[in-house]
Amino acid sequence: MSIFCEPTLTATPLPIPVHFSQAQKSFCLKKRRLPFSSSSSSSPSVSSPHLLSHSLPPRPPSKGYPPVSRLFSQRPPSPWTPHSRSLIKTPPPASLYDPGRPQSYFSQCFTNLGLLGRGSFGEVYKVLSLQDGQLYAVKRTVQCFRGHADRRRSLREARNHERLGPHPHILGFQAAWEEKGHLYIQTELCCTNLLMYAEAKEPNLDEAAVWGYLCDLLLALQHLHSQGFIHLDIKPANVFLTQSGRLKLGDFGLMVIRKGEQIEGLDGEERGEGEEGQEGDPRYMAPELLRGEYSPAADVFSLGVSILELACNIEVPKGGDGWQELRRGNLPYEFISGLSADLRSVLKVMLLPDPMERATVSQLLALPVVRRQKLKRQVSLFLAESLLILFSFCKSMVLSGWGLLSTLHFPFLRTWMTAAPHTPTKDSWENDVGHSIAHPSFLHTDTGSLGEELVFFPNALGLDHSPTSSQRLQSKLSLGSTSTPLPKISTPSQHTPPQTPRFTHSPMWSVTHTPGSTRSSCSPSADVTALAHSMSQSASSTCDDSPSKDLGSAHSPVLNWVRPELCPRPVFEPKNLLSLFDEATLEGLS
Ligand SMILES: Nc1ncnc2c1ncn2[C@@H]1O[C@H](COP(=O)(O)OP(=O)(O)OP(=O)(O)O)[C@@H](O)[C@H]1O
Repeated sequence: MSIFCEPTLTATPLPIPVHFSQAQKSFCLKKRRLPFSSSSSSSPSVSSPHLLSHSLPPRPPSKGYPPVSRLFSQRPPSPWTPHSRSLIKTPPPASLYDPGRPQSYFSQCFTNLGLLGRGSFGEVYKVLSLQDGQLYAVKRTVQCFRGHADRRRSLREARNHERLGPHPHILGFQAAWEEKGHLYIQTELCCTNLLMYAEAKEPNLDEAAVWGYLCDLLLALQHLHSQGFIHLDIKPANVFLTQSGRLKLGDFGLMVIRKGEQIEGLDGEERGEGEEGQEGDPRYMAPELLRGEYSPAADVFSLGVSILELACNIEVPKGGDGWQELRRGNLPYEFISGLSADLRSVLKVMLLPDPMERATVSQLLALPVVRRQKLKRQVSLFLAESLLILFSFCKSMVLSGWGLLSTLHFPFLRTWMTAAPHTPTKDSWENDVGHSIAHPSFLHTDTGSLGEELVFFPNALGLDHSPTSSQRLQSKLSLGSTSTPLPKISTPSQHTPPQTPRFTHSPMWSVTHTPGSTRSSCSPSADVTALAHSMSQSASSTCDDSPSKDLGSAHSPVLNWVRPELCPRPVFEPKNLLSLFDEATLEGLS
């Protein structure tokens, strides 16, 4: 294909079609999820849970299932059924999960750390696995299955995800099971999704970051296509970020198998044969999908629209002239004029209307400019990930040293290391609950929810996630009730709730949240990113033709994220005077 010659790439003239001037009005700059100016203290910050639902993309109407009909008979609740090879092969030990107990598999095997977010059909929770002690995300379908077709479709998402196997740019699959009419999919835990991350970032163009996104997602698509799958729902909201800034493609709800592709162990039902295809988000949809033609080229088109959106910081239209023009291969010149010629050319070949002419993933990955950017990206990710490992190693060394010291019987050490007890104020507790109650997630949903198991996950608030804080929120808020959830009142024998909506304090990590400033910062990761940034700059300077290109800076999603497993939080339990007195007496005696 001639478009892949280097000279064409570097000097593509972009004509401005006259009729496009109208269509350009369909595109508009993105509204920021986060105001970055510290002066805007009155505007809601990212930490506000309300904002989350405000700026999520509109739900794609076509993805919906038919409304609940009275024609469906009430099915008896299904028992726990594993649906992934991993879980069938290695079921949980009997000591952990006892099917005879009234609690669900979910509550017996996991500690629910809170709601991460909600999609069209699923709620996603951050959980701690009691089996391996690792953190995961568990997505649970909100509605009970509405018939066999609905159930089959849901199960296909889980099984196809598992079939993809591990890949550095595909969201890691862990397990899937069904219980009481809901499907649960346990996956790797990420920091956030690319849409939310990009909206929270400062709006200036960071082309190096965009090249990084493109390279990661091309690699993800290469893997997916090589396995015979087509994703059909590529968009920034379905891409997740790890702490190091690595992108992982997720949400395989619409994924299909390429026509004629033979996949081992897959029958007609599992292939979805004879079922109506579902449409993805219209904003990213390739034009040929409207004609019912689907091929891997559709994913390339959707990736092209996603990259256009991220690079130009625009809201891509979901209909109208702008939508049509984009599907005719006319890119909004007003917005792309600021991009480099290389990026414009790559976008152009990704967004060609004819799927036969459109560049394939392998062709794109073979482009010299993409190869160069891929190398830089790999160096940058390697550095960021190595530094994160180093930090967590140092942290564990410090903690184990600290633990060792605390076992030594030196009274003076005990004095240093014991935190002063404090009695928190009452309003701090109410503040925390106030946040939670205000969150729309805690309002009633029409179907069963995790109810008692649910906690609000205050990561975006920079609030403390320590067990005490979590326990305070845990089980106090029920999704299954229309009444405003209320905090459980501590009995006098329990300790007084801790102070203030607390921010995290730890030897190595600090999360700050100042009113008015909407950024939280997690120091080590910020350091890691800064360091990776400067190192990648120097590492890549040899192959980089543009000094402004740097992959490190924009790639840290860590600013608004705290991973409790990486953030040790000493829990300072309030003590009563009597116990303090007892301790002092004991110390005196020893
Ligand atoms: N593995 C994960 N790690 C961290 N956050 C996640 C993970 N999976 C999902 N989330 C978050 O949970 C929220 C809802 O997830 P998701 O959009 O995948 O649900 P969904 O029902 O598939 O949505 P839709 O069908 O509308 O795409 C999002 O805010 C997303 O960022």
